[in-house]
Amino acid sequence: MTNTFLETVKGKLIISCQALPDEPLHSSFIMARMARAAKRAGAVGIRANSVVDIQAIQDETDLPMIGIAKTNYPDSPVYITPTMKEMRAVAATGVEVVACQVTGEPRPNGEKLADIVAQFKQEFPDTLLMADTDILENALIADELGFDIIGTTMRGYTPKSQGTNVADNDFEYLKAVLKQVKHPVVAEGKIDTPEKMKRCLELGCQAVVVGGAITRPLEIASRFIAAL
Ligand SMILES: CC(=O)N[C@H](C=O)[C@@H](O)[C@H](O)[C@H](O)COP(=O)(O)O
Repeated sequence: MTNTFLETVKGKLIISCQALPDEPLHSSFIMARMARAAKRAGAVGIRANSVVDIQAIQDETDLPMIGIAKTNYPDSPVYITPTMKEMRAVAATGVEVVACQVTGEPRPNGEKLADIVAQFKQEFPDTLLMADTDILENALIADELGFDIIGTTMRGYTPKSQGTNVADNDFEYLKAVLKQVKHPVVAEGKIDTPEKMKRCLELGCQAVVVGGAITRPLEIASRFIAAL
C-alpha cells in the first residue's frame, strides 16, 4: 500500500480537531462534527488526539489523518504519543501519519527515541512518522532519525522554546528549519490567521496544521474578550 498523504496535503490546510478532558468540547461526537465542518470548508486532512476521537472522525470523513495520543506519565514531560504503546495504538487505527513529541527530554519508562523510530518503521512500514519539535536541534535530530515529516508543533511550548512563536520575525525559525532539514516540513502551532498560513506555504512548507484558531471556541472567544 502506498501512502499518498504527502501529495494529498501539499500546499493545503490540515485542521486539528482536539479537545482534552478539561476542555468544554471534549467529546468524540463533537470532534467528528468539527471534522465534518473542516472537510466541508476544504481542509484536506485532520489531526486528532486519542483512538476514540480518531475512530469517530474516520467514521465521519474519509480525509487522511495525523493521529496522536496525548498521555501523561509521572516520569517524563513528554506527552504527545510518548511511548511505543501509544504509537502502536494510534497506528492500529489506520491513520496515514502518527506524530510524536521530539523535544529532547527523557521519555517515559526510559524508552529511547531512536529505538521507537526503528521499531515503528519495522512494524508499520506504510505509516508515516511526524516529529513534533520545538527547537532546531530537535528538528535536526528527527530529520537524521528518519522521521518522514518535521513539524513545528512544540515551538513555544517547552522550556527551551518558551516565549517564542513560530511566526516571530516573519517566521525566522521556520525558515531555518526549512533550510536545514531534508524531510518535508509541516508548520503547526499558533498559526492563527489565514495570512500566516499562506506565508508558511509560500516559504515552502508541505502543509499547515491549524487547530485552536478554528476548532477551540474557548480560545477564539477569549481572544475577543481580551480585546474589550
Ligand atoms: C502543544 C500541543 O500540545 N499541541 C497540540 C498538538 O497536537 C494541540 O493542542 C494543538 O492544538 C495543535 O498542535 C495545533 O496547534 P494550534 O492549536 O496552536 O493551531
